[in-house]
Amino acid sequence: MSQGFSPQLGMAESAQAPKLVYLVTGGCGFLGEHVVRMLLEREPRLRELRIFDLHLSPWIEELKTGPVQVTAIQGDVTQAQEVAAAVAGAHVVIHTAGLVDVFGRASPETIHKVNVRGTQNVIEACVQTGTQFLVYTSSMEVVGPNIKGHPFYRGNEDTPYEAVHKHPYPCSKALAERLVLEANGRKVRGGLPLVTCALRPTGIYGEGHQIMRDFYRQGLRLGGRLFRAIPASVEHGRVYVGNVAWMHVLVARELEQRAALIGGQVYFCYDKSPYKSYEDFNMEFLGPCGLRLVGTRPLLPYWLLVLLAALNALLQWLLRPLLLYAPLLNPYTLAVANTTFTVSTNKAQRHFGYEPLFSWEDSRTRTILWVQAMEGTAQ
Ligand SMILES: NC(=O)C1=CN([C@@H]2O[C@H](COP(=O)(O)OP(=O)(O)OC[C@H]3O[C@@H](n4cnc5c(N)ncnc54)[C@H](O)[C@@H]3O)[C@@H](O)[C@H]2O)C=CC1
Ligand SMILES: C[C@@H](CO)CCC[C@@H](C)[C@H]1CC[C@H]2[C@@H]3[C@H](O)CC4=CC(=O)CC[C@]4(C)[C@H]3CC[C@]12C
Repeated sequence: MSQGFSPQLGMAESAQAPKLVYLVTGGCGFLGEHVVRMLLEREPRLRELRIFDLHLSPWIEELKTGPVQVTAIQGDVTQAQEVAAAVAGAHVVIHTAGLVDVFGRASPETIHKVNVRGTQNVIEACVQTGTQFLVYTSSMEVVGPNIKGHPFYRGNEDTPYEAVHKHPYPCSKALAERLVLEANGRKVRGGLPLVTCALRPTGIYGEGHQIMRDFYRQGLRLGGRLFRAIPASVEHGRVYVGNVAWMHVLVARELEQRAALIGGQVYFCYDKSPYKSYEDFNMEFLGPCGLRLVGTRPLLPYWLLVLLAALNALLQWLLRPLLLYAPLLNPYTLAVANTTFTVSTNKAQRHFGYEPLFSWEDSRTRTILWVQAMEGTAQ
C-alpha cells in the first residue's frame, strides 16, 4: 500500500495533481500554527491539511478559502479513538501537540497523560490505520540541562551528556521521544514499515511566543525596565519558529525517500540565531520596542534567586487549594535559564538538506514587528 509520497520535488511531480493528506496535531499552538501555514505555502503536493487541536483557533476559517482542503478537527490526543479517526487516511502526521508546562500549572499526571499517552495514541493510530510517516516535535529538554546543571556547550546530537531529569515536562518529552523512535520500523496496516523521527528545538522564539509576551508586559509594568537575573555569560540556545516549522515540513517531505537514513533519528533544530543568555537574547526584540535591561551583572546574588525560587515553589504548594500561583521563577526555570545549553550541528543539513529559511536578520525583524504590534508599546 504505497501512498505515493515522493519527497524529491522534481518538475514533473510538482506539476502533478496534489494528493497528500497531512495531519498536524497541536496545529493551533505557537509552533503548530507556523507548521500549518508553512505547509500551505511550501508543500505543493498537499491535497488536504487536517488541523487537530484541543482548542481550535478562529484563523483556521481564513485558510479554508485556498486551494488545499483544510479540515479542522477539535480533539484530544489522550482519547485514542479521536486520534485514530483523525489519522485515518493521512499520509504524514506531524505531532506537535503537547502540554508545555514548566511553571506548575498542570499536574505531573496531566503532563504525562498528554505528552506520553497522547504520543502513544498517535503511534498506535498510525499503525492501525496504515499511516507510514510520523514526525514528532521533541525538545532540547530531552537532553538537558540536567539536574546537575552541567553545561552543554555548542553540542550536537552525538555529544555525550548525562541526561538526568526530575521535572515532569522533560521526563514526559524524553519518554515520548523514546516511544516514537522505538516505533520506527513497526509494520503499519498494509504491511509497510512506520518511519519516524524526532526534532528537538531549543527555546523557540518568534511571532506568537507567549513567554516573550509575558516579559514584554512585565517590562511595561516596571516602567520600561527588566532587571538582569542571569549572567550574560550563560548561553541559552534559541531558534526561530519559522525555521523550526520549515525543518518539520522538510523532514516530512524527505521521510520516504531517505527512510533508511532519517528513520529513528533525532535532530536538534537550529539556525543562525546568536548564542546569548536568555535575557540578552530577549532584549534583541524587547530593546527596539522600548525596554531596557538594567545591570551588566545580575542585580541579585544567585543564592538569593535560589531562595526566591524555592519560596515561589513553597507558595505555589501552599496556595494550591485556593488559587493557582505560577510565577516565571521557580527552581526548575532558574536552573534551565542559568545553565549553558547551546547546540552547534549540521545533522539536519547532511541528512535532509535543511538550511534555515529565515536569516537571523529576518527572524529578528519579524519578531520585533510582532512585539511592536502588541497593544501599548513602550515607546
Ligand atoms: N515553546 C518552546 O520553546 C518549545 C516547544 N517544544 C515542543 O513543541 C511543541 C509545541 O509547543 P508550543 O507550540 O510552544 O506549545 P503550545 O502550547 O503553544 O502548543 C501546543 C498545542 O497543543 C495543543 N494541545 C495541548 N494538549 C492537547 C491535547 N490533549 N489534545 C490535543 N491538542 C492538545 C494545545 O491546545 C496547543 O494548541 C510541544 O510538543 C513542545 O513540547 C519543544 C521545544 C521548545
Ligand atoms: C530567571 C528568570 C529571570 O528573568 C528567567 C526565567 C526564564 C524561563 C522562564 C525560561 C528560561 C529558559 C526557558 C526554557 C527553555 O527555552 C527550554 C524550553 C524547551 C521546551 O521544550 C519548552 C519550554 C522551555 C522549557 C523554556 C521555558 C521557559 C524557560 C525556562
